[in-house]
Amino acid sequence: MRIDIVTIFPDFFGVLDISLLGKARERGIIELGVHDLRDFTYDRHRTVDDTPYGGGAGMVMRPEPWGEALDATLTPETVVIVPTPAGVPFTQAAARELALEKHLVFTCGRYEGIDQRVIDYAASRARVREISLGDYVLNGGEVATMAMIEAIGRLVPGVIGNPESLTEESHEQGLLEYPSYTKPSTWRERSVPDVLLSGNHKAIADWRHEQQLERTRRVRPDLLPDDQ
Ligand SMILES: Nc1cc(-c2cccs2)n[nH]1
Repeated sequence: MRIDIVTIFPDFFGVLDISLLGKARERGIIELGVHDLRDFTYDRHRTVDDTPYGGGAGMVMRPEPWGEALDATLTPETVVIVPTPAGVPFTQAAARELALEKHLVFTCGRYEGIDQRVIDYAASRARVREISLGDYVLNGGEVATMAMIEAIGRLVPGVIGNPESLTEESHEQGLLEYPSYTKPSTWRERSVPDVLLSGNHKAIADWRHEQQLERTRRVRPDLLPDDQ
């Protein structure tokens, strides 16, 4: 998979050189390109935004630099991901789908937004997904992009050593994860549930599933199908 990011804060993504994704990049599983939107401007001040037509507070990102940035990155296989509070909520299912794509381009805009014609133009050349990280407002798309790259990147085949560990995570089967414990068996007068020390694998699996259901009912009843 190749990932390109267009942003006015390219240094923000330096952290992607380390950790899990750093290793995936070393192994050639994921290629990453970070592009400074200002490199696609030609005026002395490298201007990327301007006042909104129709008035109103804030600034809107100009279409010209974005058009050139898209020209430099888009391919027919690209999925353009536009982080925005006005997008479809990001989910584990979306991360799974996007992890199978060949090329993702993340367009990091300011909250006041990117000129709508850029999104419309991108949609004439590639698949575009306007995605929200949640119902709250960030100052720019960079934090949302970082979160999505982590959620997607870890699902790209070959990135995680033991793919089995992915199947029992929260939201993988639509449920929250069960509680986890490790040594010591008693800590500050709190002991690990006996079933986990029993060696009875079926009893352990049943207990963990029940814990998932109980936790999901308590914390995220909205995730439960009607019959659960
Ligand atoms: N979920 C979400 C995305 C955002 C963005 C703000 C600016 C660009 S993207 N805020 N909240």
